[in-house]
Amino acid sequence: MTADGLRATLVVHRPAFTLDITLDVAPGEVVALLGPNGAGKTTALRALAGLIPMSGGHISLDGRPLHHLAPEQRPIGMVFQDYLLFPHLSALDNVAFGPRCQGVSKAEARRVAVALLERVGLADRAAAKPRRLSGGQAQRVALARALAVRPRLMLLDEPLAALDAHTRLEIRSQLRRHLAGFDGATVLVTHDPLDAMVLADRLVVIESGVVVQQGAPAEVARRPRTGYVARLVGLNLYRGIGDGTRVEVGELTLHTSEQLDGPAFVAFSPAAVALYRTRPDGSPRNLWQATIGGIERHGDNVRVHLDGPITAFADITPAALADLQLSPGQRIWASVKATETHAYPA
Ligand SMILES: Nc1ncnc2c1ncn2[C@@H]1O[C@H](COP(=O)(O)OP(=O)(O)OP(=O)(O)O)[C@@H](O)[C@H]1O
Repeated sequence: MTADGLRATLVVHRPAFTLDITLDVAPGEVVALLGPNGAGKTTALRALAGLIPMSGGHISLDGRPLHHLAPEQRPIGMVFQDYLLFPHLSALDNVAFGPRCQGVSKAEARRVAVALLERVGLADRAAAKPRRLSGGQAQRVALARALAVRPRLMLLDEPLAALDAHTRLEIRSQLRRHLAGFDGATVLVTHDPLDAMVLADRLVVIESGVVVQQGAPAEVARRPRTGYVARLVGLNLYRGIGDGTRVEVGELTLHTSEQLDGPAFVAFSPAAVALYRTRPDGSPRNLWQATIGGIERHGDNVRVHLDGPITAFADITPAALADLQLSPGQRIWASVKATETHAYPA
């Protein structure tokens, strides 16, 4: 058996949608599938699990073809958002269920389940029924149950979505530890950029059924290539034509510190945008007039939506908002330093 992880091309045709992606995940690697609603993330996971038929493509796991196998024959562990623990079985029996189905003896399945519950810190809850477990505990039982079948591929669909913010923080770091100890391939679907950044070694971004960007989380965050990814990581993003240290974005010329010729992206943080009621003295090189499209709270700061030659977000402090006396519809000057921008090939 070659330990080469997951190699898949998934093709699924729906009446108004086609998924067509290639997904390779090395043993021990955690890949997060990210994408807007309806992008095809769940469809991809379900195709991998064999829960929906594929119109084309192939799936192999550690060198063995998988796509003709029934779901229960695939060496796959699944953790879904709503856990789907059997309500009438104890935590222990939920975890022992998979090994029993694989023909493992009752005593051995129990031994495996006890060890796994211990590993996720729930040895003392072994006898509890799911309704007596907290959301975080149920999530850990679901993980133990998925690991119990000794999978070579782990599929997690929004595993933390049902948890409150505090539990989520704790379970996220525990899940990271457990996934780090798992030597198979892992595919995780999430809406939450933080889950993706913390849990994944690599991000694969899907939009409208195709892969639009992939890479290490830091690389994707630094160099977004679509508007969705830019919003996800909280950057303003533009596509233009580079000419030395200038990038023409529509009618606006943005000055950057990097040299670039030809199709280019320019990205900058909303926090790098300064706002002025009147044209500032000593005019910064990237200066434009904008109209305020909206103002909203953003964490401890205020996010100002700017319309104009480019659409942008500016994050300012509540004190600055009071000083500037901003209101929607108002005309304003906006600037960003060349050194605060980041340009890269498009
Ligand atoms: N059973 C189905 N029959 C027909 N079309 C479907 C079915 N399930 C999903 N779709 C369509 O397939 C596309 C992808 O859906 P999918 O649930 O995979 O997206 P997603 O990225 O997981 O979205 P979300 O983040 O909202 O869960 C959507 O356009 C959806 O309407």
